This record gives sequence, C-alpha cells and structure tokens, in this order.
Amino acid sequence: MNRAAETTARATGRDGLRVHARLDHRDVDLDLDLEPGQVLAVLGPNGAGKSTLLSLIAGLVRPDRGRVELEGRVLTDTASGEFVPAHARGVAMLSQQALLFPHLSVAENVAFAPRSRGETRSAARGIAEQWLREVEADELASRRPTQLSGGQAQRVAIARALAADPRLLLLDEPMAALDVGSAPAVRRLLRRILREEQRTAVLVTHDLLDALALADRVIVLESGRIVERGSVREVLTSPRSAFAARMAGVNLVSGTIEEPGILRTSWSTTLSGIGEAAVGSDAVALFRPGAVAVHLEPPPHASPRNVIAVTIAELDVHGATVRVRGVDHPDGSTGPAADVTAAAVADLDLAPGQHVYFVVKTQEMELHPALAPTARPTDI
Ligand SMILES: Nc1ncnc2c1ncn2[C@@H]1O[C@H](COP(=O)(O)OP(=O)(O)OP(=O)(O)O)[C@@H](O)[C@H]1O
Repeated sequence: MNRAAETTARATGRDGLRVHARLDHRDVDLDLDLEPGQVLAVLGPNGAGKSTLLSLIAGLVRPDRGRVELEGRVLTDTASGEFVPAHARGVAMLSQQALLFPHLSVAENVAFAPRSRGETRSAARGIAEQWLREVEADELASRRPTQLSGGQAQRVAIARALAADPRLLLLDEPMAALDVGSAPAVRRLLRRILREEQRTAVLVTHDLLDALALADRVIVLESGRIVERGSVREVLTSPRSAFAARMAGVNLVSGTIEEPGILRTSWSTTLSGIGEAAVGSDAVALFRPGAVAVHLEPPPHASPRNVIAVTIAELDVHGATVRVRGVDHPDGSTGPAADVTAAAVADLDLAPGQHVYFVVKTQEMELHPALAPTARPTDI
C-alpha cells in the first residue's frame, strides 16, 4: 500500500482505540473511545492519571479489570487473560525527553525499529532516510544524539517513532522539555504529521496551545476519573471543571440554581445569568475576565448586572492589559479574575489587599449544569 492509501485506511478503517480500565491501587478508573484518525488531548492536574492512561494503553501497566482494544484488536482483556506485550502492540510512545540510544547514530536510531521487525539493513536505512526527510532532519543522519539540540533530538525521536509504523502514537508532553525557541517548530511538525496523515494519537499535555493546535477531542482527568470530554472547542468554550476553566482562562463559580437564571453560591452570593440549568440543580456560572468591570463602590443601580465583592490578591501585567485577581472564594475555589486596561488600574489606584466590586452583565454570565458526579460507574 502506498502512503496515501495507507493514510485513508488509517482514517476510515476499523475501530480506533477503546479503553476501559480500572487500576485499584492508583484509584484510576477510565473509560474512553477514540475514532481512527483522531487526536485526543488529555488534560488534568498533577497526579490525575494521565501517565497511567498512557501506560495502560502502551502495555506498561496491567489494569486490575478492563480491556484495551486498538483497531479491533484486543491488546488487554482481564476477563480472558489476553495481554499483548508492549513491543507487539503497534503503539509508539514519544516522551518529553527524546531518549535516543546514545551509542547509535541518528540514522541508526531511526532504522532500529525497521531492523527489529526484520527489514534488511539497506531497506531499514531507506526507511530511516525517508522519515528523517519527513521531519527535516536528514542532514543530521550521521550525528550522535549528544551532538543534537533538544529540538533536533525531539525531531529525530519523532522520526524513530514513526519508522516503527505504529497504529497509535502516544505523546507524553512532547514539547515540555523544549525551549521556547524550538517548541513551536516541533509543534508545527507534529501538527503536520498528525493532521495530514490522519494518525490516531493520544497527547498528554499541560499546554492549552498543544490541545488547540493538535487535538480534535479533549478529556480532562481529575483524581483518576474523566470529568470532562468533548471537542476541543466544547471543552474550552464551556468548561465545567475548575481545571478546564483555568486552562481556558474563564472564571467559574459553583452553586445551585435558586430560581430560573439565578445561581446561589455556598457563601450566599447570587449571580444572574443565561442558560439552561434547572432549578434546584448544581450548576456553574462562567464569565470571561474581559467581561468584568472593576468598581471601587457597588454601582447603585446594578440590575441586570452582577456585583461580586472581591479582595484583590494580585495584579499581573500582560502588555496593555492588567489581570486583576481576586482572593480565592470562601469555598476554596480559585478567585475571580478581571482584565482591565493599565489606565483603569491607574485611575482606580488598584493594589493587592484592596476591596473592590467586579461587575458583570447578566448576558455575559453563562449558567451551565454542573458536572455529573466525577466517577462514571463502570460495569466491567
Ligand atoms: N508507579 C506507580 N506506582 C503506584 N502509584 C503510582 C505510580 N505512578 C503513579 N501513581 C499514582 O497514580 C495516580 C496517577 O498518577 P499519574 O502519574 O498517572 O498522574 P499524571 O496525571 O500523569 O500526573 P503528572 O501530571 O504529575 O505527570 C497518582 O495518585 C499517583 O500517585
């Protein structure tokens, strides 16, 4: 099959990835499907279970209960005892560090997987040359890994992963260890490889840019459970978890819907907004920092506006905009943020410790149902 035909088969062929796995001692319980040709970004705080998910898929960790399938092939099944070892899964992993074999040249590193699967020396060399060209690293072929920059080494690691002809790529924060100068070029390269070749991939990242540039779907993990899932756009425009809201740069306040369009927080602030959340249900109010006006006194005729009393925690300057951060809410959740102009900060003479009022129009306040209980019950 030529590359184009192979790509089409990859994208339209059989099932993609299915993971249904529980690991008791890490308290991880995950359940996800990914269509072939899609890239899934996995977001979440430290210790949420992101690396564990990759290890379960790669065959580095066995679940206590569960099943992992790739393109219709069972890789792990605790019910039947099936467990395909890591090297035979057709899964390639790319980590933060390139982890090239130090004693081999760049070309030999990339030729390693084709050689291991039985290609002749010259065929493996040809495959290595092709992938090094693909990642624009062909001129590095005869170098040793110690003679490469971080960005160059990561390009070579990408070529080495692809030369193994994987059915699935696992990317564990591939740009995290690169300096700001080389990360964009590697991100562009990955975007080209993932998107143009319609590869199926799972990408663990802490960087919103990676999710936006590379992924079709997003899951957010917290405490070993998937708390949000959807398209990148859905999750980042209407986040429901505190983590996704922070990543998306929106304010999130939790509470209960007291009457249609009114959310009451546990510290008895009421917020009026627009949205479908039902009376009596748990809900979140979302508003953008740019939609907040900062006042020194509560405005006398605030309706239909929301007035939130805030103590300023800090001021962060981003170009001509200043982000005014409030101290955490009484329930311990992240305090609200407002983006105002530097001129407004000067006029109001804002400073940390000061008591101010954040004012947000009702139309700018979105009310959404809160997340379902975090643990999706598993039936395995
Ligand atoms: N080798 C291990 N043995 C036992 N428990 C582990 C092991 N590795 C991770 N854990 C635990 O499993 C849970 C999930 O950890 P994991 O490393 O998957 O999180 P993560 O989301 O990748 O975090 P980070 O962003 O810090 O890398 C945590 O409670 C962690 O302490």
